[in-house]
Amino acid sequence: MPDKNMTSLTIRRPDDWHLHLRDGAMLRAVLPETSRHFGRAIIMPNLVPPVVTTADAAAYRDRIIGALPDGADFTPLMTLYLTEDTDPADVKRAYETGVAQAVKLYPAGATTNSASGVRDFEKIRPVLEQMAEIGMPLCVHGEVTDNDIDIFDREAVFIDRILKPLRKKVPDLKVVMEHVTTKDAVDYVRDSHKNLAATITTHHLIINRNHILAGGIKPHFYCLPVAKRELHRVALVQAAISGDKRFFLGTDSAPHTDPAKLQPCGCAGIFTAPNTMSCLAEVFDVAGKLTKLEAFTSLNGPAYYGLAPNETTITLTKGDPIAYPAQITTADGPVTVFDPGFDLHWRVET
Ligand SMILES: NC(=O)N[C@@H](CC(=O)O)C(=O)O
Ligand SMILES: [Zn+2]
Ligand SMILES: [Zn+2]
Repeated sequence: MPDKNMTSLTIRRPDDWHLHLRDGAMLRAVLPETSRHFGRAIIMPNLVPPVVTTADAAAYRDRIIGALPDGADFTPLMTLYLTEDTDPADVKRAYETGVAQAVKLYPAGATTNSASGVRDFEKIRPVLEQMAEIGMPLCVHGEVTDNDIDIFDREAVFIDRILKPLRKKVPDLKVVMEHVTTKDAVDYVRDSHKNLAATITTHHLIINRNHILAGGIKPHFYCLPVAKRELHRVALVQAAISGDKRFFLGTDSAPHTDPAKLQPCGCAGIFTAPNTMSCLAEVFDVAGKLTKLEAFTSLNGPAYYGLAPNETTITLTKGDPIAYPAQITTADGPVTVFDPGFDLHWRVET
């Protein structure tokens, strides 16, 4: 039941443990939408070309810091894009010099700009063993890419075919299953004893596959992994509001211009950075679990990554429905902001 009495909530400044900032004009346009509310974010490396080496990550980090608005209180946490040729020594260097906090595993062909990802998982064993030794987390896009596997089953099949054997071979590897979309993934994380956590996006707490396909196709609800049945969405909400330390926010805010999304073969990705905190507060409020919002957005993520929570706070207040732009403009074209389909009553005070 909604907590009708609660109209103000102060929490530690949140972090986003899965974010796409892109580069150039797009980076400059979308970065302020995140730095306004978030203290840190794990920055995804799927640029073209990808962010593979320590040097690539350091250069990208400099470009992000250079694009920050004046006075912003935001730290990008960088990731390396894992390829079959990634050098374990370079990964170690990135972690130990503080240039990168994690490595990102894309199965080749699974999602946007994943062509340089992994085909043969045996080839990355030495890197994973090195990471296990130094305690560096592996962020995983958990979907198989086989044409004969139904797209709605690709996450569950990935867990059985790839993730379970991989974690058995390298049990000390710290893994984050990114943007989980299924009850199967939630159960798998809950059943694990250590070294496994999951990020959950804002949009997967709100939409199911009907939102994409019923009553006309909605490209702005299309992302990967694709939203599943309602029972899976409910399992994700239960995990997010539970306070369980193994689940935390990774928005997967993934901007694409409208022309790139609205075409016969449209891009996957939902842009949620501008209204994510308001959407989440609404979801937690409706569930009567506002008191668990801070764990999900601000405490569980840093704890898993071995970092302290942010020192500063943000305050959300409840009132009349808030206004937010339907799109933001970028020099590359307009980018549509996620529309949850209901009013948002929680405003982040600035
Ligand atoms: N989530 C998405 O649908 N798209 C992401 C890639 C990803 O996170 O898989 C993107 O980079 O656009
Ligand atoms: Zn992904
Ligand atoms: Zn992503």
